[in-house]
Amino acid sequence: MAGIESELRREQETVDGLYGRLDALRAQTRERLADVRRGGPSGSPQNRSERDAFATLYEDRLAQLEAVEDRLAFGRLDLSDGDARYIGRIGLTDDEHASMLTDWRAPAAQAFYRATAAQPDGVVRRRHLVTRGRAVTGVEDEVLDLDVLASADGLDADQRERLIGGLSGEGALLAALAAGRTGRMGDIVATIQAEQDTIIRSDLHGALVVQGGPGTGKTAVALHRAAYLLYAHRRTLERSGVLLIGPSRTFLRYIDQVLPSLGETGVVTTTISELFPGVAADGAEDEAAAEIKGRALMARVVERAVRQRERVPREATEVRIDGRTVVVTPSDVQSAIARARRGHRPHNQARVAFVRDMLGRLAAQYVEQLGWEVPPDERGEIVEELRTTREVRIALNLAWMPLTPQGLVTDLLTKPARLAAAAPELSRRERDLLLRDRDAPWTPADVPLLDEAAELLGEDDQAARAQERADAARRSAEVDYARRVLQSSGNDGLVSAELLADRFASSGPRLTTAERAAADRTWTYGHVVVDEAQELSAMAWRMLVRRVPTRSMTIVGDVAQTTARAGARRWADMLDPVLRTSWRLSELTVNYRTPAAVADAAQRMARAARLPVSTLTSAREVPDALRFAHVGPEDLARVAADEVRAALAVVGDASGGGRVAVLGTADALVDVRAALDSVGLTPDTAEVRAGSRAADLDAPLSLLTPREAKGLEFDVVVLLEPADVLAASAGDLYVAMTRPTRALRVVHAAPLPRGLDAERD
Ligand SMILES: Nc1ncnc2c1ncn2[C@@H]1O[C@H](COP(=O)(O)OP(=O)(O)OP(=O)(O)O)[C@@H](O)[C@H]1O
Repeated sequence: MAGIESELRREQETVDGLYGRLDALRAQTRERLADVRRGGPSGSPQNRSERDAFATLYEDRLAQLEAVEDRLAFGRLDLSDGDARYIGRIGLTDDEHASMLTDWRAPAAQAFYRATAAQPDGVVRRRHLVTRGRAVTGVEDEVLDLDVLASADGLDADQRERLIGGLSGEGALLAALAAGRTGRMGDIVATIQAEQDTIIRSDLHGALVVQGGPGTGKTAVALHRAAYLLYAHRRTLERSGVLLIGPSRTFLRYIDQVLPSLGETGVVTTTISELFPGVAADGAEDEAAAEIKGRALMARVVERAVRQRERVPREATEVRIDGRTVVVTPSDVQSAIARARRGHRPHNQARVAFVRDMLGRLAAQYVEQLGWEVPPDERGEIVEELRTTREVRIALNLAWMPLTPQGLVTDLLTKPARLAAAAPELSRRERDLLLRDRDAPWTPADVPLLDEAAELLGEDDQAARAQERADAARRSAEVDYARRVLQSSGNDGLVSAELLADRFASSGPRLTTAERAAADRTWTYGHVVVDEAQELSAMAWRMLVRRVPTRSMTIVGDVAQTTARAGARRWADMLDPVLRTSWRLSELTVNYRTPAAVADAAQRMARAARLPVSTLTSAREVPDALRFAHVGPEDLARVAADEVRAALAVVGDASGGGRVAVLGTADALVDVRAALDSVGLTPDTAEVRAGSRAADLDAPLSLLTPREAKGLEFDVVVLLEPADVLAASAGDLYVAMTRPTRALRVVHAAPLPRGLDAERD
């Protein structure tokens, strides 16, 4: 006993030292920030933008140092050479640059996650530090090399027995898994498991697909991998940025604390619906229409729609200018179109060549009528006059219209004749499903169509290209300058010269890489992470891949949980067309979320429904995790409300954790909401603010459809009428059943779906 206490005391001293260092760094950064701010708004514009850039730098650093407060240090490795290495959220060094704390992402920390007794990797003992606030409340040891440990100096018999007795490394993991849920995802940095670590540290290059059943940590792994890549490849990624795509805003809110707690704030997180700058795609859509819009074939449809706006008129158009007549003939237009297309440039850019060509032809007609030789500068004036003549402009526009993506897609989806011409592969019924009103809002499935159109249309970029050349020259001078500033200010290493130059250069509101990337459709990211990737359509994949020409991606998902009709049933079907052979597959096989009995039942149901389920073993059993209540239809809502009340009474814990969800079809939820009202659990009381459709993650109770609950988790789930959920989609039921961390309560009047029917009380 005394041994443990003195051990804890020793660890406390070390941890105190680490927090002391953290506090000192915070104070130092605050001081530097204050210094910079004291400079005030005076000085040359150059000085001001430098000051702003450094202020941002210190603000970011301070935010990072603040974010790592909780469990700053969580591990210790005792090495065979007698050294001890502490593992934590960030790296810390003392004044002499000696390492005090090793960043969990550093190569030197890898053994913390990977070493085993069979392959100790130079590690004698792995220790998990259990902390509350800044206090060390426990340690949990795994001895990996008994021989070395037994012969180690300074261990008395007591200590040896205690260490050897504490062989299990599962305590910290199981404690993390059993903790009450707060409605926000937490990081798993202290308990990453070896199969997860291998994925997190996998090579940056190419696309890595992580397939895993529900609760295997795919989201957690994807986020930790983003943090790892930003650490290991900071130079490559800090300027190009990392993009994370999630299935919904609610989901993004659910995970939004994880990366900051890992010291990373620069990742652009968004959904497919928000990926086209300037378009808020919040319109609701029929699933069948969304499925059609998601088909790969729509790329050809959009391409045809563009081509059909480059067209030869049936008749010639005569235009009178200064008493002379020029004629826009079908044959001239035809050959000008053919020549303009030869350059293989986007529509709006190729249009410049088309117009130039046509004006040349018309000018030639005009000159011929003059009957004398015209000097080149006068010829230019003639071309200019033709260009500004209204009738000429109309005739040329009719042949080759400048287009915006929004205009093109709106026309395609609102004009039956245009859609029929562009999409002959679709049946009449399918086309009718796509047609909508001109003023209907954009839907998520429209976004990839807009992006496809934008790609084919391009911008009229003559001015833009000249600007680009000028910018490139200025840029290299700026980077040189930033490098010199960094060296002379002693901040070398804190940030790259390129990034600092970006910040110097940005005038007006200072934009981070993430902000600039999010506002620019043509931005190409250094890495893209996609969560719930099984839901993306073929068209969405085309859009995403455009944003990462290197194909450096982390794609996580579960093809058994697919609910979107346009989503993936097999990874190869979806990914081969866009990634060819440049993707590799990893699998996660351990379910950390759901109690074994619940996970097993969900798997049986999914197999019976012929979903492509992955093999899954569950990390823990929880007593009484699965119960069924078979009731009459009139009692369904009331019994569900009783279950909710019982669940709320048991889940709350002292830390504010504990979340309950009612999952079912939208209709079933309406009834339950009324029943909850009648037993005093009204949505508006302080005790229970039942989640709205936009899922109030902080509410102790949420009422959601399975799709809204996708990717989320709750302590207890009350599942209403599984047969109705199954009727919508087996993937929906599989998702719904695998949300709880402690218990699933199934309330049903109809017979249970296959796979569950043997379970009923
Ligand atoms: N190594 C780990 N240590 C502690 N907790 C873990 C670990 N791995 C996963 N978890 C926890 O398990 C739960 C499920 O993880 P996560 O949400 O990442 O799974 P998922 O595979 O994305 O699930 P789904 O497919 O259902 O969305 C989370 O609470 C997560 O924190």
